[in-house]
Amino acid sequence: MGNQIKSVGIVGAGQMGGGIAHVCAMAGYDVHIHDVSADGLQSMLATISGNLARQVASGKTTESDREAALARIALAPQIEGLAAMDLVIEAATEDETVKRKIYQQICPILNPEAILATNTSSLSITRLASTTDRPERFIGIHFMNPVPVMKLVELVRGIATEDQTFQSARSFIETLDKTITVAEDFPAFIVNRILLPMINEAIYTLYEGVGSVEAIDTAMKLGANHPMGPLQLADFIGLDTCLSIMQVLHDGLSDSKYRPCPLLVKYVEAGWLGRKSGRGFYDYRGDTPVPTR
Ligand SMILES: CC(=O)CC(=O)SCCNC(=O)CCNC(=O)[C@H](O)C(C)(C)COP(=O)(O)OP(=O)(O)OC[C@H]1O[C@@H](n2cnc3c(N)ncnc32)[C@H](O)[C@@H]1OP(=O)(O)O
Ligand SMILES: NC(=O)C1=CN([C@@H]2O[C@H](COP(=O)(O)OP(=O)(O)OC[C@H]3O[C@@H](n4cnc5c(N)ncnc54)[C@H](OP(=O)(O)O)[C@@H]3O)[C@@H](O)[C@H]2O)C=CC1
Repeated sequence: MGNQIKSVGIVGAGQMGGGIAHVCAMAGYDVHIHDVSADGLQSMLATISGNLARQVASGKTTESDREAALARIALAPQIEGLAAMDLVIEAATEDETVKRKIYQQICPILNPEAILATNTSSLSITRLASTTDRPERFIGIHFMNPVPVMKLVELVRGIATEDQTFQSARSFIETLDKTITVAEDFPAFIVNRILLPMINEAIYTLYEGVGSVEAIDTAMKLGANHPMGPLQLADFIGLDTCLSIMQVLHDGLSDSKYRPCPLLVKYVEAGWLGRKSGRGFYDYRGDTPVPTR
């Protein structure tokens, strides 16, 4: 167990919140997870159960460990259900207004010593911390998607983050068997500073008609050995999240090279957010994904 951390609260039961709950429960932590949507909480639990079953089938874990992990996850339809947690990881929508509201709700009910972390992909840790009652116990713990598979966690301190918070977060992540990279608090940190402009460029490549969805993804899978094509990966991350990250890079670094592709904006405006909404650069509503361009 990490330094004094025995229980983990998670806000946001989307793909990241669910993945974080999965790995924390498998590492032996008591996990309480809150989301605004009760249906979202239930479907997250079903997803974790299915992912754990796949891990049992492939011999990565046992059925009794799977059952024990599931029993450690408590659903909290009200945010008050997270009040006693030692560490709370906010993994809600990549929108600063949404995150600030969550901190306003949760800070008054948390123990003063509890650590508050964000899984933000891009937003300033220092600025988010300043909206809480505990900037010294606030930190960025940035997991990668899919959390149960990806080895990396970026650890990002804000200007006020205390050493003790940093060390506790570091020990906690090590218990999850993840590798830590420390990033400075700059827009989108390290992974997304490099990855998202590549994805945005793939969308420009599509927008300008250089290649079709299939051609671009095949080119990068077979020509650069990427496990997923960039448009497939954009759909996997979520096009709303990709757009938010590009906007943070564009605004935060004031450089036109980060201008979000208008086609990305259009897809998000259409509600075509990728896999999670059933349609993005591919249509996922049938048996196999079909390119939408
Ligand atoms: C936006 C941000 O802020 C930061 C980010 O996260 S950026 C995104 C970073 N992530 C990536 O770049 C992912 C790139 N893609 C990949 O690495 C791979 O395509 C992948 C790991 C997702 C799937 O790999 P694959 O070989 O095509 O598929 P598959 O063989 O089905 O899966 C491999 C393993 O991953 C597991 N897996 C796949 N998707 C999963 C998911 N969504 N959740 C949990 N486990 C998953 C499978 O169960 C399988 O596990 P076993 O070996 O135990 O059977
Ligand atoms: N997708 C990715 O690849 C990665 C994402 N991240 C970051 O993780 C965070 C979550 O992303 P991701 O899981 O993909 O997003 P999702 O859209 O899958 O999930 C976000 C969840 O947060 C919920 N939510 C929204 N507002 C609130 C609220 N006020 N209180 C509680 N829950 C709320 C949403 O509910 P509803 O749907 O009802 O609005 C949804 O269930 C973001 O900050 C993102 O940048 C980090 C690494 C990788």
